[in-house]
Amino acid sequence: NHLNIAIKEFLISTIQQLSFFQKISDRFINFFSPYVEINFSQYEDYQFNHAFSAIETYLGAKATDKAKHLRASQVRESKGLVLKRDETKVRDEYEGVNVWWEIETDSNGYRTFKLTFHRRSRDIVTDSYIQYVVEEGKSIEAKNKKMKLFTNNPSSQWESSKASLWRYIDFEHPANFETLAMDPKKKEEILSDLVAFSIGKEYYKKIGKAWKRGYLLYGPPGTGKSTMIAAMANLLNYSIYDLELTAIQNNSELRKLLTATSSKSIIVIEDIDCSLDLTGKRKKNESYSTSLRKDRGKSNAEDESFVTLSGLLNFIDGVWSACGQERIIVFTTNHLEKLDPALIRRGRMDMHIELSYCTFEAFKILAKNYLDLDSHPLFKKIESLMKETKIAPADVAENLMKKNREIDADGSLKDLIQALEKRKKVQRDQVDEHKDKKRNNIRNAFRMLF
Ligand SMILES: Nc1ncnc2c1ncn2[C@@H]1O[C@H](COP(=O)(O)OP(=O)(O)OP(=O)(O)O)[C@@H](O)[C@H]1O
Ligand SMILES: [Mg+2]
Repeated sequence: NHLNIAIKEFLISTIQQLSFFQKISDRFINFFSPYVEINFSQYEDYQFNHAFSAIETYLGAKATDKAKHLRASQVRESKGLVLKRDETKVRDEYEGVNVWWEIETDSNGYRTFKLTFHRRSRDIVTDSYIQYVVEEGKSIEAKNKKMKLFTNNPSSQWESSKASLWRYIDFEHPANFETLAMDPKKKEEILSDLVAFSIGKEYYKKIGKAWKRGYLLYGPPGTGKSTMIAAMANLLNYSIYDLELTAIQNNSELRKLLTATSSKSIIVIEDIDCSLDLTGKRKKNESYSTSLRKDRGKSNAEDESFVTLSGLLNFIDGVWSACGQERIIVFTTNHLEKLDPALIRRGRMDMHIELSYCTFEAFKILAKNYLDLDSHPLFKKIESLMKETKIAPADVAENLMKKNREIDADGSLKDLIQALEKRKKVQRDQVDEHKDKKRNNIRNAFRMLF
């Protein structure tokens, strides 16, 4: 066996130097040699060959210095993957079969991987080894992929260059599910849904459904909707496309943007109730949010916007389902009741996730994150206050943030209690005011009647 390889290598090195004999040498070897060769070129029929890049990643990962460590750990786990690298060839071993990889560059600069193995291992190589390499390479690619945050450019700027539909920056947000303050049971449910989706390729194929999933996040400001989206991206290693509907003119631009997204991505439309005139029920001058944070001047843009609910729905059901795979779409809103039922119908938005005011359970997660506390004498008081007061996790977090260099748990918790008590009073006054108003209205109505 070793002799065979040596002879073959000798033949290759001597004969290939004479490029005139190149063709003849291939035939010569193929005729006499017990070895089989498979080529993977960089381009197939003028299209980039994705298997090529996966193979390159796989071999690259094995051939770097890290491979030493990798090799050791692979052996320990007895997966039987041992790889040696000399100058031109990479030897790989898979289930006891030896294979050799070589790279060749043609005169145009296009590269080809040549895989050589013994005839008797043909089945194992073609049936499982190649698939293994490609999948391994793809998963390394996915792990190394830098996440990006895309935002759409205003369509008026699209003319200038083809690539400027979306612009992006590297996405580096520290949010994760562990630090997200919410009901642990609900969190678990969302997590397992996401994971099931991300590994569900075969399942979606089997049930004949496009490999996509929609989430609707709703709840008051500062309850963690945007944070959860970042946590989803970090969990799955997906990029985010933050779609600003008010920057586009019509449904066809919407289609262009969505078809230009890549797979393994989360497409986000924030504040869906403000971005579109979704219901048609809302009066033009109605102010739908008093909070300054929400006032993003959308009411004007909305009037000229020709992106319609039906356009969006058609897209989600139609073209969208047919093009690309492995995408998540997330809508967020502060006002679930304002959304058209057509938009939130099950099947379109697979999962509705409510992010609510801070509960004591959620508070405990924040206390752990911010103060490193599992329990504290003041927790009891906070628990009872939280039951009667609406406070967003963002506001709780603000009180728990350290104000100096040191973490001051007592001080922070006292600040929080103060904030809760203040809120409690305001909220009680609001309720009273509301009741007064109601009473007055009834009184006035009676006066008019009699
Ligand atoms: N559930 C939560 N767990 C942990 N931190 C939270 C949570 N909710 C809010 N926060 C903190 O508050 C900040 C604001 O939250 P976020 O932007 O996610 O709120 P939102 O629900 O998207 O609000 P809006 O409706 O105004 O967009 C975050 O940076 C985060 O630090
Ligand atoms: Mg948000």
